Amino acid sequence: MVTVAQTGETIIKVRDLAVGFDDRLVIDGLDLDLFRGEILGVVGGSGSGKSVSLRAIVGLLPKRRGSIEIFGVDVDEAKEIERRALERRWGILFQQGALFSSMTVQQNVEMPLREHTDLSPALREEIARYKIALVGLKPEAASRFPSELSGGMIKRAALARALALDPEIVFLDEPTSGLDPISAGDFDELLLTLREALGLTVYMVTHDIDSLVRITDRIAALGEGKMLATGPIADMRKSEQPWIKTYFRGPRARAAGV
Ligand SMILES: Nc1ncnc2c1ncn2[C@@H]1O[C@H](COP(=O)(O)OP(=O)(O)OP(=O)(O)O)[C@@H](O)[C@H]1O
Repeated sequence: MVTVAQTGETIIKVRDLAVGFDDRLVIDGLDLDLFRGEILGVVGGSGSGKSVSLRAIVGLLPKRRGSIEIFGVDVDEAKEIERRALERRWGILFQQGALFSSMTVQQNVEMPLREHTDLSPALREEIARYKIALVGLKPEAASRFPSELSGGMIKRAALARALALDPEIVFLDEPTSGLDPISAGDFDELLLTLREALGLTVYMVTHDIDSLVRITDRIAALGEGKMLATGPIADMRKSEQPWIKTYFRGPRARAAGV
């Protein structure tokens, strides 16, 4: 369990969030806080709405009800220009990496810089090269296409792109899924290093219990469209909520040393 000197500053505050499709609410009354500097692990059964709530928080899905405050700004009240400024303060790593397959790693990492800044091509190139190195990829990886990379390299390249604009928060949707345990462990180490070096706050949706144990400060467990519980892993172990109990006291949790 990693401890971090938290400032206690809440940088994301979600209250009574409801998100749905057609006549069905997937999220119905979700409360969630993200504190500056922490690594928050968001867990929940398959289909519990982890990805949907992440997408709603960053404005990629509309909400039916509730409020979302990011860096003290209520996103409903933010003007377009404020929203654009907010969006520059986070980076997202989607499930599967979601790199553009027709672009090289270098071009993928330059994408957010091209969209959000007026930097010269030379400067964009330099920043992208720095980000590629920051995530532990060799310089040669820059000219490769996603199809030429291993799963671990794709995740790193996608992380480099998420870091392109020097965000304060990174949202990660199952960053270690599909990686072998060693690559997953290396990726976790990278996140810890980056949190330390860059002061990042990390919102990480994951099923990977090893990752939860290794790097999260706090866990948020979703279920039934709501927050079932939040707290450090020790609190999860004590919970009598059936899903949390099965997840954190089951054989995989024991194997992970919970
Ligand atoms: N675009 C969509 N249209 C309709 N239903 C959707 C859509 N996106 C997600 N859902 C539904 O919302 C529910 C929650 O999906 P979500 O992807 O958030 O689950 P999750 O907790 O991330 O699951 P997993 O761990 O399996 O990735 C699921 O029942 C899913 O079918």
